[in-house]
Amino acid sequence: MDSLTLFCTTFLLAGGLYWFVCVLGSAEQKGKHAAQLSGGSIDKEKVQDNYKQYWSFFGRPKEIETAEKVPAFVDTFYNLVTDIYEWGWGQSFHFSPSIPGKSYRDATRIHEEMAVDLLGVKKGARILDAGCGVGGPMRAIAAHSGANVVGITINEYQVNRARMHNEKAGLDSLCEVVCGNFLQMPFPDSSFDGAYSIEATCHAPNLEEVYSEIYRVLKPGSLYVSYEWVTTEFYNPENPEHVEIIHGIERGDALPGLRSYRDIAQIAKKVGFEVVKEKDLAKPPAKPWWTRLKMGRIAYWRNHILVTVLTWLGIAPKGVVDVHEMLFVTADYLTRGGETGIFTPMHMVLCRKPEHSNSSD
Ligand SMILES: C=C(CC[C@@H](C)[C@H]1CC[C@H]2C3=CC[C@H]4[C@H](C)[C@@H](O)CC[C@]4(C)[C@H]3CC[C@]12C)C(C)C
Ligand SMILES: C[S@@+](CC[C@H](N)C(=O)[O-])C[C@H]1O[C@@H](n2cnc3c(N)ncnc32)[C@H](O)[C@@H]1O
Repeated sequence: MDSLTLFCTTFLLAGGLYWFVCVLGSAEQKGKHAAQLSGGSIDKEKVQDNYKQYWSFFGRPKEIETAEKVPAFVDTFYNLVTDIYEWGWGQSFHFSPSIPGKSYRDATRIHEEMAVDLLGVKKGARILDAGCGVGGPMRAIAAHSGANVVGITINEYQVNRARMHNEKAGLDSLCEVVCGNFLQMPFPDSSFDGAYSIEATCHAPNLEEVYSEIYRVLKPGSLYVSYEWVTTEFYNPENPEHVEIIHGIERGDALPGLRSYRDIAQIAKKVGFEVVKEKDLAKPPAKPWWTRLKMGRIAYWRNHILVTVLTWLGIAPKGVVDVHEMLFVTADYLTRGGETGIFTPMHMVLCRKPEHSNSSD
């Protein structure tokens, strides 16, 4: 091979590799490249061990008896998955109905804006995002409404990512991020004009606890909206296929047991809320939320190769391959949950804290 051919071949191979890793391998909303995948706040050498601990805890979600350990394992889960989520999905860690003619990014933003529109808050209001992730929804909501959003997440790595994104987007004057547990929030009573949670309270071992905390920090008369992960009326606990799908979703998403859609309004009322509206946003005429997961299958294979090579080269920590594989399998369970109609990630409940609460509240 003469030197020109060697030069051209090397150039093409390097260019191809760069394209495969850096261009193809990053999320729609660029923020992460494959070469930057980490285990969040976990030391590189400890990622694999943490994955094993996670798996032995959440492997049998229905048998979790030590509810007080759940937030710590949810924290571990988000150390393990946050980079992969950002890389392969974007900065909003939730689903949304597909909208014909609109990109996934637009459909995601519309789903987020709907939450704050339901709250009916004005510019300058102070609202809470319970379980804010890296802040995709928070930024869309602050930009759309002009409200000041305070987000809380149990995961410190997400706090740092969210603050970095807020600054980069020029929204840090409207968006604040706090590290903490939404079951015991570091906020005074009656300090928010509204609150929302998007696909986050499903991680709480006891929904009543998180709803009462949100109730406590809301001003009387203000609204709370939540998009809940639940089993639907089509779920039959006697059907082994249904049970397998739901367990698959719980294991791969750090859920201490999915609730039934029937429980949500009941629990909201129990803590003192008035339920203003309740609706499964996945129901027709909404288009399927799971098509994005299905369409991504080829990309998942590419990602699998990338993650394997990067781990082998010592760039990504050992354990990232296992985490990626777990997500790959989970994507399939989620798709089956959507296709069978037994599961929805967007059971919406809109609640009001009454102006005058009962003395028993
Ligand atoms: C609300 C929660 C998270 C919901 C979704 C944001 C995530 C659920 C499953 C995740 C993914 C599955 C497959 C991954 C794929 C194998 C990888 O190559 C790229 C990232 C995925 C697409 C990843 C992205 C985020 C999810 C869709 C839960 C946790 C309550
Ligand atoms: C699936 S993510 C959704 C994030 C965000 N709502 C979004 O849509 O992008 C769930 C979020 O809930 C947070 N979370 C789970 N349990 C929590 C807890 N006990 N206290 C605070 N945050 C929690 C996680 O850290 C994560 O940020």
